[in-house]
Amino acid sequence: MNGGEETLVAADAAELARLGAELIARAIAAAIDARGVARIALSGGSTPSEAYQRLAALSLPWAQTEWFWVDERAVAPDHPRSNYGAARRDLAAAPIPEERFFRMEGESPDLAGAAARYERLLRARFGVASAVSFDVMTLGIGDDAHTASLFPGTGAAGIEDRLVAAIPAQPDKGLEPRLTLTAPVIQEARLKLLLARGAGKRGVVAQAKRPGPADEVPARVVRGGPGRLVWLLDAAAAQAG
Ligand SMILES: O=C1O[C@H](COP(=O)(O)O)[C@@H](O)[C@H](O)[C@H]1O
Repeated sequence: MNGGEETLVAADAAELARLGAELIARAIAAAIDARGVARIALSGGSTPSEAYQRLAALSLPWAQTEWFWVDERAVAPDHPRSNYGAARRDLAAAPIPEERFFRMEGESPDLAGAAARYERLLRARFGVASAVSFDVMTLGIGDDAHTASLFPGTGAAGIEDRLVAAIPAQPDKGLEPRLTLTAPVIQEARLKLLLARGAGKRGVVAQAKRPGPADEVPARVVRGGPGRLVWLLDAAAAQAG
């Protein structure tokens, strides 16, 4: 069953951040009410940063939250390009206990091994007999229509036999190797919150909303599965092209 899909259009970047923080906070509170814990998976990139900062300023039962990552670059956690490092800085104001953060090991010389370890960690945290259903997952969309680290033309959007995958480098695009959650776990999230802003994202957002091969437009994977999907766009990204 599909949990439905809606598009929210924010007037500008500040409103997008405010709405993003509000939606994440509501999903956290609902999960804690229902299950005593909220499990959140975070994407990196520039778009969600302000929403994370605003979220961190809110008063929430932080000790009942657990934080995971949607994808990671093959860098150390203190590297400026680390998705983990960026989100930790954005969330710094929230009193989240250190042991509640579960990062991907982007610095590992064996990324396939790191992917397998992260998958085991997810299965252990969610319970081996349960589905890995994040309460809220933030997602972005790249100028090439990638989401998480599922890049077009690589077959990564079609991976279904693992929850976490190691993605090889793409030297022609200047991209280092990555770790990423795969389509099945993205689709399983209770709330998938896809944030996009700026006119540069207009075309890829429109493509992702149209059915078609996910290998060409990997962000199409967000539309499948049981979870609720919210496209949170600023006015520039939302405009019909
Ligand atoms: O490389 C990445 O890019 C996407 C989109 O980032 P943005 O800067 O355009 O917001 C992001 O969702 C992903 O987590 C990240 O690794």
